[in-house]
Amino acid sequence: MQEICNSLVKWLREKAEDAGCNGLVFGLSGGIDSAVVAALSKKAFPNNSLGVIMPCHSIKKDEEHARLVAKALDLKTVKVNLSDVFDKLLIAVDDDGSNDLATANIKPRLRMTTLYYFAQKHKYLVAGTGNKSELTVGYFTKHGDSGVDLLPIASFVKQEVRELAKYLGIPEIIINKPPSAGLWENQTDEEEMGISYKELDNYIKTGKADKKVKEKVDRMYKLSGHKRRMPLIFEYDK
Ligand SMILES: Nc1ncnc2c1ncn2[C@@H]1O[C@H](COP(=O)(O)OP(=O)(O)OC[C@H]2O[C@@H]([n+]3cccc(C(=O)O)c3)[C@H](O)[C@@H]2O)[C@@H](O)[C@H]1O
Ligand SMILES: Nc1ncnc2c1ncn2[C@@H]1O[C@H](COP(=O)(O)OP(=O)(O)OP(=O)(O)O)[C@@H](O)[C@H]1O
Repeated sequence: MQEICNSLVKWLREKAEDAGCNGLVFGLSGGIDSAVVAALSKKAFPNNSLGVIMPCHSIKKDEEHARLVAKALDLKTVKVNLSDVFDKLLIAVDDDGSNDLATANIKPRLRMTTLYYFAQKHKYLVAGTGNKSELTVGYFTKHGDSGVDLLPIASFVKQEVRELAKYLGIPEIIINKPPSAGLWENQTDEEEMGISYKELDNYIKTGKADKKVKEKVDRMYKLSGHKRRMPLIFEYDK
């Protein structure tokens, strides 16, 4: 674990240096993925790591957990409350509430905009928190939480992220809570995806799973391919 963390820290420093940047900024949600990214960032850039806490009609517990992580890591944070901006945007687009996902996906896209403000201001890169399990099935918002400069934990499935979290001293309460995108009340990743992380991780790591799980993951992987690629480009040949 020590070797993996050392390589990750080295990689973060190299990538920031290549980009002419001094540090990293990331959304600190109170969940395990951003806690691990925060811990790695703090190791790579002890004085240039910024966790942004961005409630957007979020439950109070999330912020409490984000602050718990920040305290454990002695991490600098800033809070930007996006609830009013979100409400105003819904009015501006005249949201009729007919498509819950279209509405909910505004939240990660507002967070992405906020992170790029701080990135440019401080000459930091935006670190994403996506892991291999989520990326495989497309469980992220296009140009929202996936709108980032680098993805340090994208090679690790959720279970491996848990192991990294234990090694990095992330508080137990964060490691053990059910993963949630927090886009609506009582949302959990596993319920929305319709598969457990255990099944998903096992399939990714071994290629083995129940027929139903295999079919489901394969379908989700295929359907979400556009999220892992550059936008479609019209090739014009003169
Ligand atoms: N074939 C295609 N080629 C090119 N573009 C295509 C496309 N199909 C759809 N699109 C575009 O993609 C859009 C749909 O994608 P997207 O906007 O992402 O929307 P969608 O995948 O429907 O929703 C995002 C999912 O990720 C979950 N999520 C979000 C944020 C964080 C986390 C987390 O746990 O970390 C999870 C969320 O709960 C939801 O299930 C369409 O509106 C369209 O613009
Ligand atoms: N309230 C929030 N404040 C700051 N950043 C947030 C917030 N909610 C989400 N994010 C950012 O968006 C990323 C995607 O988080 P989300 O809560 O949707 O699920 P996740 O992939 O399980 O991540 P995590 O385990 O870090 O919560 C987070 O890791 C974080 O960087």
